[in-house]
Amino acid sequence: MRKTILDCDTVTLDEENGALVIVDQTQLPNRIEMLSLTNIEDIWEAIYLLKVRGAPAIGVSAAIGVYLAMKDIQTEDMGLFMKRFKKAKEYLATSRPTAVNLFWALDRMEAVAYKHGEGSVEEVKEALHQEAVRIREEDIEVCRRIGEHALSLVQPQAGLLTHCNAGKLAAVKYGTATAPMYLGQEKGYGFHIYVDETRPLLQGARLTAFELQSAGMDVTLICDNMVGAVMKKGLIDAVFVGCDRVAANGDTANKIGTSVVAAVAHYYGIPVYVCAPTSTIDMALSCGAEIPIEERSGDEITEMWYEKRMAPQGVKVYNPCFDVTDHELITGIVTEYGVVQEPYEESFQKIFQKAIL
Ligand SMILES: CSC[C@@H](O)[C@@H](O)C(=O)COP(=O)(O)O
Repeated sequence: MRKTILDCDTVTLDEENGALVIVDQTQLPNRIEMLSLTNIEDIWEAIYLLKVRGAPAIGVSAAIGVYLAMKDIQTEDMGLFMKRFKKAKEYLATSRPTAVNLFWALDRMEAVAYKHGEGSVEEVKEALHQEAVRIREEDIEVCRRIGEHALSLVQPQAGLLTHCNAGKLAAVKYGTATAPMYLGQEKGYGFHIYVDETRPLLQGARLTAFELQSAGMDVTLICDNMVGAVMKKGLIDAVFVGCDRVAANGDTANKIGTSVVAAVAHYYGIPVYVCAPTSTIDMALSCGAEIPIEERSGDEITEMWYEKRMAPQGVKVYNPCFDVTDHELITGIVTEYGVVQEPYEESFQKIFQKAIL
């Protein structure tokens, strides 16, 4: 049988060949091409170029990447090993700035390295290996739990809208915003799912519509500027989106355009749920204004996707990759520990407490 995108692991560790294996998302939906990356420069570039993208998948890739960078270092000198580790970690951390999962995963890897620092270099390598595998495995369970909590918020025949791709292609399995859709399907629900195309890189059209359609769901693709029209028509009962970083007050950075969707939904009284693994919550930042927002090349707007240039030569272009949705526009943040609502900072403290217990 022909391989579908659902049969492919978004991101995995090939133990035998010492490689990070990803689906090249820049080729979707036209071609399913797996990439096997063995060196840190290629892994950095795959993250930077969005061959692998989406906050959880970036975190998992970085964890595997830093392990692969260290696994063949031949030294008994722990000081030297840790120096090389720091260098690899810092390098991968420069690949993208907004998704906090990148830094969270690298910090977890570093903590493990230090924890085993009294042992041999080989022991540290094995601990890094185990931690990278654990980070990947945990993502499956975390997304599934997000899906269960999110599913309790909607009716079986609901009209749902999502923006960008917070799907299986952005994580290991289930995705975050799509987790209730996959779990609903397992239960025989008949959601009607509207997907924003998500300019400029079309993650909604190329990735979300592709994976949900491949799963046999009822998917309708719309241009970003049609959101108001479908909401006004009463087609949308709830919005589910993912996120790249949530500040302590609940302000949330996600793909550019999310704040517009949330503002229009607010106007029409439609609930907006942000699906966020706790790894995406950054308690060090008090509000959304402190979240670093990636700016990408203007070519993504003026030159990509069509044969011809799509704008006049020399025009000024502003291309922020993410925007911040103010917490007032968010009905609830769905974590693996449950649905969190205002006051966010207090509620986050409680779930982090739960996480420790
Ligand atoms: C579960 S993924 C959540 C977010 O990372 C996703 O919605 C998003 O904005 C991805 O942006 P991208 O630039 O494609 O990495």
